[in-house]
This record gives sequence, C-alpha cells and structure tokens, in this order.
Amino acid sequence: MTSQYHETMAAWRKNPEAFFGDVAKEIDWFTPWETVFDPQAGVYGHWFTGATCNMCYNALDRHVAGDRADQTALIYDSPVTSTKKHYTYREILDEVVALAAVLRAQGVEKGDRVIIYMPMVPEAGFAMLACARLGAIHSVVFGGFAAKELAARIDDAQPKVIVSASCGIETTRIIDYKPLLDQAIAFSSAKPPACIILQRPQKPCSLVEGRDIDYTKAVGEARAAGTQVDCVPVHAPDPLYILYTSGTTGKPKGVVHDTGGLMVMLKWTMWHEFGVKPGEVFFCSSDVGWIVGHHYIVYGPLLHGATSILYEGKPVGTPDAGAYWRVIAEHGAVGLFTAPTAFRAIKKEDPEGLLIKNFDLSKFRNLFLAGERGDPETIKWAENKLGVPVIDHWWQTESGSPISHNPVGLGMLPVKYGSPGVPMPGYDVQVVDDNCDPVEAGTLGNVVIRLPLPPGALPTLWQADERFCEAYLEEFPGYYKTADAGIIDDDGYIFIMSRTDDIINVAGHRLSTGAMEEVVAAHPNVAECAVIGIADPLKGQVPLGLVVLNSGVDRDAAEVEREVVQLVRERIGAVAALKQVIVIKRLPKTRSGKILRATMQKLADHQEWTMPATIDDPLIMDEIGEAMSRHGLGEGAQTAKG
Ligand SMILES: CCC(=O)SCCNC(=O)CCNC(=O)[C@H](O)C(C)(C)COP(=O)(O)OP(=O)(O)OC[C@H]1O[C@@H](n2cnc3c(N)ncnc32)[C@H](O)[C@@H]1OP(=O)(O)O
Repeated sequence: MTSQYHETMAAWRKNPEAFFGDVAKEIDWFTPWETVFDPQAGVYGHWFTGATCNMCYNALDRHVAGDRADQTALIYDSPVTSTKKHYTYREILDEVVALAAVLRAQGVEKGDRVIIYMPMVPEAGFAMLACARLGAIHSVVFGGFAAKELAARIDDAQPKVIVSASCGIETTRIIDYKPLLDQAIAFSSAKPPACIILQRPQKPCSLVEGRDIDYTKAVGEARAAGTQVDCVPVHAPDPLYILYTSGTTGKPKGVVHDTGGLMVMLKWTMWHEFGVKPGEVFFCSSDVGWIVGHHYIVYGPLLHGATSILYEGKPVGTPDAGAYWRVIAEHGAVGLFTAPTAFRAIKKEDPEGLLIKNFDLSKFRNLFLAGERGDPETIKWAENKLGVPVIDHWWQTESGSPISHNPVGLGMLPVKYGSPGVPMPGYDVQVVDDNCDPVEAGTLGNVVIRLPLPPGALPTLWQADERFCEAYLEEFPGYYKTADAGIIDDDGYIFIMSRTDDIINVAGHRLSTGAMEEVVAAHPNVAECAVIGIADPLKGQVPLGLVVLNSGVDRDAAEVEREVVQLVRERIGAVAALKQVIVIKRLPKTRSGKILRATMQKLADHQEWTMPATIDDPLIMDEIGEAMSRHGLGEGAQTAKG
C-alpha cells in the first residue's frame, strides 16, 4: 500500500482549520463550533470555540444508542488476581451513570476536580468516564507515587472527591493504597470532603467514618435506585482532565487537556496512526496513570468503538515472559502499545523468543513503542521474533497524541532505525539553535513545534498560565519547547537524542532529578548532592545520587546511602527507582559554583569526557571516578579525554 502520508500532510499544511474541521465530523457535538481555531482565546488559542460536547457521550452513549451496545468495550485481564472480565458498552454505561450519580451526590458538578488514585482496575476507567459525564475534571495519579507526591497533587487540584482503592498488586506484592491516601490527606492542606474507596478482596481497608464511601455499595445503591445522570454539555476548550508531570522542581506541572480538541485528535489517531478499525481489539499495556493509559486504554479505543484491554500485570513475572503473547492471542488484539523497557525485560528473560511460539498471534498486526527512545537493537529483535512492523513513535504528556510516528493507517513509510518517524498533521516540528534560528537538516539542536499546537495538545497548565509560558513558550518565541534535543534528516525523519533539562526517562517514566535532589538534600547528614541519570540496559536510564556529607559526620557511608535511597522511596515513591547513592568527598563544580552533572554522567556511563576548563579543582574528578569504581560504575573512565 502506498502511503497517503504526504498527501495528508499537504492537506493539513494548506489549510489546518479546514483539515481539522473535517476530522471533527467524526465526533458528535451538541452544538457546532463557531471557529475551528481562535488564536485570541486562551494563552495561544483554543480549538473548536463555541462548540459544546461531552467525552462520555462520545465514548459510550452514542455507541449504545447505535449498534455497539452489546459489543465488548473493555476486557479486564488481571493475572495477578486471576481475573478476566468482559464489559460491553451498555454495561460500562450503566456503571458510569451510577458512579456519576454517587459523585453528584457528593456535590461534584461541572468544573469540580476529582482525583483518581487507583491501581489497574476497570473502576479507574469508569471513574474517569463518570467525571467526564458530569463535566468534572479528573486527575489520575499513578499508583507508584508516594503520599507526599499525592499530597502535592491534592493541594494543587483541590479535589471535591478522591476515588481510590484499598490496594494494588505489584506482581505478587500487595501495595496498600489506602494508608498512602490517608497519609496524603494528612499532609495536604486541601482536605477533600469525601473519598470513594473500592474494597478489593485481596486486602480490604478500614474506612474513615463520615468521609469514606464504599465504592461497590454506593454504586450498587445508585443503580438499584435507577438514578439517571445525563451527559453535561461542556465547551470544547473546557478541561477534561489534569495530569501532573515532573517539573524541574519538586512541584509537578498540572498539564491540562481540553475536551473537544482531544476527542477529535484521539479518534483520528486510532485508525490513521494506529491502524485499528472500530470493533477491533487494542492492547495498551501502560498504566491508566500515564497519558498513554488515559488515551489508548480508555478514551481513544472507546471513542473509536473498539475494544480495549486493561491489563493488570507485567511483561515478565505474571507469570513469565510470554504474558503479552497470551493476552494478544486470547483476546485477538490487532495491536500492542508498550514501552521499549517492557521489550527489553521480555528479551532478557526469553532471548530466543521461544514463548512466542506457544500462541496464535495471527490477528496481531503491529507493535507500537513509546515513552522512551526505542533502541534499534530492541526494535530489530521484536521485528525478527514477531514478524510484524515495530513502530517507534514520539510524544509527550503535553502533546496528548503522537508528535511523530510511522502512520500505519495512512500506509507505512520506510523504517529508519533510531527514528520515531515523521511529524503527524498538526505538528510543525523544527530544530533550532539556542538563538531560535533554524539549523540545517542533520544538525543537532532544540526540537520545537511551531504554534499553534494541534487539537488535543495542552492549552495551558492548571491555574498556571504564567508557568506554562515560562516553561514552554518563552525560550523560543512562536514555538512550543519540547525540551528534547534532536535532529531532522533530509527525508524529514526525526531523531530524538536527549533532554535539554533535568528530566530523565526511567522505564518510560519521566522523572525530575531536580525533584530527587530536593529530597536527598533533606537528609540531615547531607550537605550537598547531585542526582544524575545514567544508562541502564533494562530501564534505559536510572538515577544515581552523589552526596557530600556535612563536616563532622563520621557515620558509615553505606548506612547513609541506604537511608537516602529509602527517603526518596518514601517521599517520591517506588517509581523514582533511585537504588544507588554514593557518598563522595566533594562535588565537581565550575568556578562560578555550577555542579558538573553532565561530566559526572559521562564518567559513570564510560563515555568520553573532557575536563571542563572552568572546573575549580580537577582532582575532584579523580575522587569521583574512584568512588564510582568502588560502586562498580565508571571504571576505566577516570582519565579525561582532552
Ligand atoms: C508517550 C508519552 C509518555 O511518555 S506517557 C508515559 C509512558 N510510559 C509508560 O507507559 C510506562 C512504561 N513502563 C512500564 O509500563 C513499566 O515500567 C514496565 C516496563 C512494565 C516495568 O514495570 P516494573 O517492573 O514495575 O518497573 P517500574 O520501573 O515501572 O517500577 C519501579 C517500581 O515502582 C513499582 N510500581 C510500578 N507501578 C506501580 C503501581 N501502579 N503502584 C505501586 N507501585 C508501582 C514497581 O513495583 C517497582 O517497585 P520496586 O522498586 O521493584 O520495589
């Protein structure tokens, strides 16, 4: 099949408003838009101004009113609880209406915030849809975050209700969610009046009298009472949700996504980019707490009338490295969307891919990888073992949809290993130097996107227009700063090489080393510290902490190192994956006091490095090299190359 990519891009470039106005016909609107894009609205403009709509209506009601009421909408597959359950569109609608009634009884109305802090259970998706039905704004918080992180999100979002669960299950380990929730509420200054708690049989929890409501009981009662809750019309630019992502400080950024533009973009991507037809089964193995889970477990497949798989398990260990193949075969998935880390974990356990042969993958057409750079070795291994196209694509929590892709629905373009493909309609991607001047093809620079961003991308940060401008719009006037450095080649393929800020990518999780440093510095024995991202064969990158102790502290270094690791786990959560901390004598700095993080990272990663001319004392690099060697890092990298 020849690709329609170039024609599609030409149509978009010729008239972006006509292009997206046409795409928007796939959505049912309560009232039509007055303007496809209004550059005067919001910070840099709003899409589909004047239109009213509802996400839940488009994801559920219209399919039930049409011919999909009895089609399976969601398959919950949980090897960790030995549960498999199919939900039809009608069944989900019933559940969502009842849950919306429960939320409304707690005073949740249009524009109110609801935090969802849940493991990978269908109720997490139902809660998102129930909020959408009411026009309330949800904010899902990933379960791997600790109480302090949850508290920061509660304080920022000021939710009327929190929907949570008694526990989650990480392979074989039970994670008590409820004590974390209680602690977070104790830490936060905004006290939500009500919490709706799903009691899981694996470990029920105690409920706080007068605040906590049993999810199952309340939803059951609302259903028995037959309480009807109609979809509340919202304006297309009204926020559907807030999703917090790491900022360069400990305060996370509340990325807002609107309602109308997002529906338009997600519906379009399901076929044109992911090649999924309505009625087919799609498996996105991310967590609902990430944007990938929001969009390709919940909203995208349901908007499209497809069947989505919500998988509570891991690529390995539940029970083995054949877990994904079992899910694909059993439910007839046509596509899998996962992170390269998952494939590296599978490859490590089953290097020959022998387990793949145990399953009938005849319906499986494409593997999609995102969340971190897809390394060519992993991509080639997957191609070779699975015999299907392996499509790396690049996007961000902020963009909401793939910025670059190899659009299977439009027809595959040739693959270039190491590149996450070509820009998608709506994204005018450029590479510029630090003065915002375009660089030549093939030259490394700052990857930026010419404004406006397409429908579905963030219009701002939650109640923080100024922070939004400062973080994304000010450095390169007229462009959105992706904070990624990369190259565009002569054929228009994008290559993403690194971040330009202190964000690192650990197993597809975006983490701020600055935020980790704030926690490490809080240890009473630590005088100063640096956290850097170093290469890891499984997770892509992992954080490494380097700490200098207060003078006079003569404690066992290993003991302090263990305490610092534990502190980060307690304050940020297991997701931070900070497992190695090294006590050193001094941090290398420039004469103006800037810590030389990049030089230490190169040393740890055995890369060539140059002694910075401005370093205040070159001997410090020898000390660091020796300390790293003692911890099994950076051997042989102690001599400066230059
Ligand atoms: C394109 C736009 C974007 O980038 S959106 C972000 C996309 N990223 C993703 O979808 C994430 C992809 N990664 C994954 O799904 C996982 O990392 C995979 C590959 C499955 C590996 O999982 P796992 O073995 O648990 O490693 P990990 O590094 O994720 O976990 C670190 C520690 O955190 C824990 N954890 C994980 N999830 C939870 C959770 N929901 N609740 C509580 N704890 C959680 C893990 O158990 C692990 O703990 P520990 O350190 O082993 O004790």
